[in-house]
Amino acid sequence: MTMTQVHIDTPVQPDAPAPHKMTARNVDVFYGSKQAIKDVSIDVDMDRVTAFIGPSGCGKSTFLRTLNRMNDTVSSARVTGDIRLDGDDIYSPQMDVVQLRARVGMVFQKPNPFPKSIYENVAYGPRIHGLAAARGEMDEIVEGSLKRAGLWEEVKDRLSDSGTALSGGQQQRLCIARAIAVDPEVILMDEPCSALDPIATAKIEELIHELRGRYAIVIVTHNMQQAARVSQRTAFFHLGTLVEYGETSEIFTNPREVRTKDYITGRYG
Ligand SMILES: Nc1ncnc2c1ncn2[C@@H]1O[C@H](COP(=O)(O)OP(=O)(O)OP(=O)(O)O)[C@@H](O)[C@H]1O
Repeated sequence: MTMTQVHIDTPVQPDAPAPHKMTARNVDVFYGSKQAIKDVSIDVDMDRVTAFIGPSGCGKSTFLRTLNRMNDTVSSARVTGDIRLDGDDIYSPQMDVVQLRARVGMVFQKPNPFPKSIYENVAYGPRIHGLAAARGEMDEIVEGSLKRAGLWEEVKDRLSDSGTALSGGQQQRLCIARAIAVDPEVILMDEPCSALDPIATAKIEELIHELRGRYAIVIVTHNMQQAARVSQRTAFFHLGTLVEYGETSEIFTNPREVRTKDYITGRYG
């Protein structure tokens, strides 16, 4: 039998672009009659850390909170536009908000562990979502989450101590373990290091680095060095608008917009 050359018709695809985990289109947010976010459209990708930067009051936290409907908890807040997670409209009446917040977890500025044991802080979410059938399974989830949050070695011998007795940096890692425990797809971090000292901050930044790829991560930060260190994409907000969004290296070295350049060179903010 002679070998024939096989012609393959399918063109070779270049590496597929990163899938958009979340998309936001033409999003406006109002607090009463005051508009805090104006016509923002952005994509959040799975294998990237996205940083939101901009001067105080520009709407970074407000926009972040639209991504898992945390704004629902503010009675005056109203969100319009289209926000999707894996293509599903998160503001549709069919969306289960409890489920959404498990898929899109959040870590806040001030570490806020529950006044419960370290173990219970992590086990709480999996328990209400029915993720563990038996104690052994729960133990595995708790251990795995604490390991991924880089806290296991420090707490494994005192899981029944109160979460609030940990240091600030440990408490923040506990909050990250708590978010991870329900197996989220996206983690939103709202200035997660602003209450921490430089060593605790470095640990969280290292952790963000390790978690990248497993979760889509969005971080709000006032600290531009931090945005440059931890993110691959940066979005610059000003007065409720998204001025510029692109590769972090480009935003910091070659911004397209004058307002971005003025902000990153410290002219205002
Ligand atoms: N619950 C609220 N009720 C009314 N107005 C609000 C509320 N939360 C935020 N705002 C207003 O919305 C605008 C955007 O605030 P937001 O906190 O999102 O900005 P930010 O960029 O995250 O600021 P910072 O960096 O200071 O945290 C501000 O003018 C703020 O005063």
